[in-house]
Amino acid sequence: MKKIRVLDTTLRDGEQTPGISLTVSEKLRIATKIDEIGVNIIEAGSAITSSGEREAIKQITSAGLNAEIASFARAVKVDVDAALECDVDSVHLVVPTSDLHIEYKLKKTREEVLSQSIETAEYALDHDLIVELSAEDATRSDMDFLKKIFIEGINVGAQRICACDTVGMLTPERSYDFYKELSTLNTPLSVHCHNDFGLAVANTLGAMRAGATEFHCTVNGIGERAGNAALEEIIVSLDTLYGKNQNYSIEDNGSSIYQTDVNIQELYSTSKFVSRLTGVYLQPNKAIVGENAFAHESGIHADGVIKNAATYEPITPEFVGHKRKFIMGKHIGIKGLKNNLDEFGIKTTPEQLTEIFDKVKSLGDMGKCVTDVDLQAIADNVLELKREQKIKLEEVTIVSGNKVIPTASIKLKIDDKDVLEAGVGIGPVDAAIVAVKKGISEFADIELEEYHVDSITGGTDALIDVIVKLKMGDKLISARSTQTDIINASVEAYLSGVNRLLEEVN
Ligand SMILES: CC(=O)SCCNC(=O)CCNC(=O)[C@H](O)C(C)(C)COP(=O)(O)OP(=O)(O)OC[C@H]1O[C@@H](n2cnc3c(N)ncnc32)[C@H](O)[C@@H]1OP(=O)(O)O
Ligand SMILES: CC(=O)C(=O)O
Repeated sequence: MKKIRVLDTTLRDGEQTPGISLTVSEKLRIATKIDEIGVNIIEAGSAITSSGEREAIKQITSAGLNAEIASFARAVKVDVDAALECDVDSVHLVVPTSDLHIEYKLKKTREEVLSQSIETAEYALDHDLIVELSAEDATRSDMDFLKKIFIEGINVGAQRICACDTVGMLTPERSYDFYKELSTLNTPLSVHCHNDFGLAVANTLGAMRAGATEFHCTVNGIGERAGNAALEEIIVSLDTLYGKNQNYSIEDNGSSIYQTDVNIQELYSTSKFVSRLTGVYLQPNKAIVGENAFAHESGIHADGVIKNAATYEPITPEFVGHKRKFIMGKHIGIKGLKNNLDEFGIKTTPEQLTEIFDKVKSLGDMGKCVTDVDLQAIADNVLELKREQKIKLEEVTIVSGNKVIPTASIKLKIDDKDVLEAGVGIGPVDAAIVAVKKGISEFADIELEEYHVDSITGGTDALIDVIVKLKMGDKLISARSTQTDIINASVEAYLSGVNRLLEEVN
């Protein structure tokens, strides 16, 4: 079993994602979560960046976390001083090593860069910092010069070396050869890969096969441009694809020849947490943690999964804390449909099942996907069931504009009693949902997991399709409403989901 250390740079390289700027408390919350799942080193930021960044790093270093806390530093003393001010354990001391960077960016010679780097490394070591000496654009650097910088750094006491594939130029084969060469320096070796060609994870794995003992990554693969190597993808690949058992079967989860301290079952919740705090939503087909990673629509797949999940799932969703779903759309088969109806406790005759099946297929042909509430409404219709809705929307009024705080007042009929509530929010939709939540808070604790808006037609008079995913306890439901008014559509979608959730728990 080979021990691999994980340096998570969600709070440094991840925060360099265009559009992300985290507050001090958000950085602390992310650091705490990343620490909880067992990451060994947290690159908490770049202390020189700003006073807010230093405040965040200081709060992280004083939070009593288990992980080593690092700051990024350029090869200049002011950056090391800023890191020292934040009381970090280590610096990720970055030195550009390619001639391209040395000549055009730093406007220096190799010799100048070498002496500046070693002086800064010594300065950091003299101040009791652990030094991970890191070569920027290492993969486009002259190997002899790269090794020279590393050897001199090791000679003055740098504890670790790191080679960065800064613009994602490696292939898995080149990565193996490149890190193999650096592993001859017999010093703990880190790999830092970017995803410009979609190969960051593959290249990171290649490096570890070659002898790297630490990898840099970010949650969800966020980072500069196309991002960094994704924590969750590397962890699960190390565990599962490099498992001892060559004839992999679903029971083999956890039999890796590599060992990390990361708790695999927390990967999905960590991904959701980071996505929520950074505001970077994941593509649905993102490996391991995307919403479709364990979702099956096509009938042949759903049938296979129901019979034996390993047919179309390389790992179980529970392994990473995710959930399996069968999606209702154009490609469904009868067994997938029956599975979902069974889950909702809906019993049908074979004729009724066929009728529901045909209706879902024809909605699929019209380009629609069918939410949980849609499916239940179709089934109710076929089974001629009439359900009384516990909560009905009577009125919603919004005040919004460029000079007022968006405010909503709402009148609901709940079991024939009128309930009036008001709420304010970030925008008018938020205000309306805040008011609804207050109105139902006595008997329903609902979390809005997802909210999607689509405009079905082109202009400002478009039909608006709102799909929500709601959670109550461990029950999840999706619901939709299509109307010309975005507020009405949002409130109606929300209430139809809540009504169904309440029926399920009662
Ligand atoms: C590949 C990576 O992810 S690298 C990390 C990127 N992260 C960041 O840039 C952190 C956020 N950055 C910042 O807040 C600012 O850029 C600061 C505070 C670091 C510097 O700000 P400024 O002093 O205004 O400089 P500016 O950003 O315009 O230029 C960068 C300077 O650093 C120098 N530099 C860049 N990398 C290094 C390095 N590793 N070692 C030493 N000097 C470096 C550049 O040559 C340039 O120097 P110059 O002013 O003499 O031309
Ligand atoms: C240091 C760093 O983030 C890089 O070279 O990509």
